[in-house]
Amino acid sequence: MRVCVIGTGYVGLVTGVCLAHIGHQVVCVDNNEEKVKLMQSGQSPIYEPGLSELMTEAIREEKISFTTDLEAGVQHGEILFIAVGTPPLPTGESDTRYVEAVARGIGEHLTDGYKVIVNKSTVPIGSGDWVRMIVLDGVAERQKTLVPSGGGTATEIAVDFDVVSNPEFLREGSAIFDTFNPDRIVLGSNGDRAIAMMKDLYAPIVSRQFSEDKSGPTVPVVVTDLNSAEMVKYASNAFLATKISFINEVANICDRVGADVTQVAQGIGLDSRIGSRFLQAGIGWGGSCFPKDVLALIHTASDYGYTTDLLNATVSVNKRQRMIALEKLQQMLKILKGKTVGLLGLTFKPDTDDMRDAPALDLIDNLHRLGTKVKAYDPLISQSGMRHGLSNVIVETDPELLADGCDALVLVTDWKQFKGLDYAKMAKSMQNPVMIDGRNFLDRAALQAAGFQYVGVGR
Ligand SMILES: NC(=O)C1=CN([C@@H]2O[C@H](COP(=O)(O)OP(=O)(O)OC[C@H]3O[C@@H](n4cnc5c(N)ncnc54)[C@H](O)[C@@H]3O)[C@@H](O)[C@H]2O)C=CC1
Ligand SMILES: O=C(O)[C@H]1O[C@H](OP(=O)(O)OP(=O)(O)OC[C@H]2O[C@@H](n3ccc(=O)[nH]c3=O)[C@H](O)[C@@H]2O)[C@H](O)[C@@H](O)[C@@H]1O
Repeated sequence: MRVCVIGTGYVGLVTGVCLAHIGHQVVCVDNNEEKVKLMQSGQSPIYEPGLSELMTEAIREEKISFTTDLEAGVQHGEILFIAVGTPPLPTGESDTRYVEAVARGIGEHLTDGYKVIVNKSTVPIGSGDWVRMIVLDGVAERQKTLVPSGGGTATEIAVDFDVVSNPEFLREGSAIFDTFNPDRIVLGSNGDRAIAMMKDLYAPIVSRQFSEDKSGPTVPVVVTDLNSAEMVKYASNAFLATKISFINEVANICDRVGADVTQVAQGIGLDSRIGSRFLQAGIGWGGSCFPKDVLALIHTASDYGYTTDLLNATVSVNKRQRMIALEKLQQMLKILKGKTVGLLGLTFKPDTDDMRDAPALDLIDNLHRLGTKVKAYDPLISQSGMRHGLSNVIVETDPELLADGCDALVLVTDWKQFKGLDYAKMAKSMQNPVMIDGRNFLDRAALQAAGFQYVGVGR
């Protein structure tokens, strides 16, 4: 099928490349010229495991192309994906101006023939109908520009389209795997024709042709109305964030009563009603989605006069949790002024270069506020030259240089490389070999044998 994906960030580029890989003809549109030039030269502007390889293959097979020309994209696609960002406004509300600009642009360029406009961006509930309205506004704008040469009124532009909400559930760092191995595909629309086209589009994924387990059961396709599909997205992220805040609260109680949250998580996770995933206690959740999506749902509820007691607690537990590493440093070092702390990891989770709302950024701010010198090492950020939000942080190029002279290390991101470091050598070069393991990721006994005082979260 002919597909256009508008917005080539973590979601749009992965979606475009994966759809090209399963055989569709994809045009990706982005209004960032620099990004488009980079992609046209075969390079991915973001790091995501496996993405570059699939992108190179799709370009070679002429299944994908990149452009800044929205009109060309709209003309090409039978299915048009909107995958631009919806960042939070200071009020917590989702900023939908990029979605609006794209929807209007689509309207200004819609041609004859039926099209499906798909909202893949995470958008406030009710956005499906709103996008339809904005697209029609775009069509009306174009209509105004049409003046027949002989005067009179121009023929009415005829457009035929449906809007579908197709929320995305991929995780950064495993986005390609998640796209080919989804737990479900959610399609919200008021039009049967649009749903049928979306089912055709995803058929190779639904039948597990590209899954790791090709003999697994077909992927469930959940068909809903527009509002419910949009709500599924927010409710999923809010539930997962709540699950993490829950285990973090349990971890804080464990710390006080002398239990080990990693053992507790194993004990409760084996109950199939609870499930073992997303029970990893630590320094709190971050990233570009959980924080903004939970706040956006709280904001939507408040528009209706509803107070979200549980979600408010999810957020406040996380706010406190983001201070946990600092509290533990204070317990171990007492005075932080004049001390040097090294951070192992900066990104909000491993296998991504994404620093949006990363817990490391809060920790850095608080350490600076208390007069501490901050050094850091991150497998991707150290090499990339990206220093946004990292002024006054000494970014080292290897973990041993990081440890040298530090009063404590904090493991901020659970990069798997951090399991195999030469901790004995690192401990020897430190002023004070303290390890705050913010992700309960390292082996306490091994660290102690290497000479560290080891402090986990809730254990
Ligand atoms: N990052 C993630 O893991 C996930 C994100 N989402 C949602 O997907 C949406 C996109 O998120 P990301 O990919 O992270 O965003 P991003 O910020 O990485 O990418 C957005 C892209 O849209 C482009 N763009 C902005 N305005 C444009 C316009 N008028 N025309 C063409 N391109 C335009 C930007 O240049 C950028 O390349 C958001 O709503 C997000 O909540 C959903 C699931 C996962
Ligand atoms: O809407 C989105 O953008 C995406 O948000 C999350 O994906 P992502 O933010 O990429 O990463 P996660 O693996 O969910 O981790 C989010 C945060 O929670 C933390 N986390 C995760 C799991 C856990 O057990 N404990 C924990 O503290 C991570 O360290 C990270 O800071 C969801 O998992 C995806 O399904 C969703 O599509």
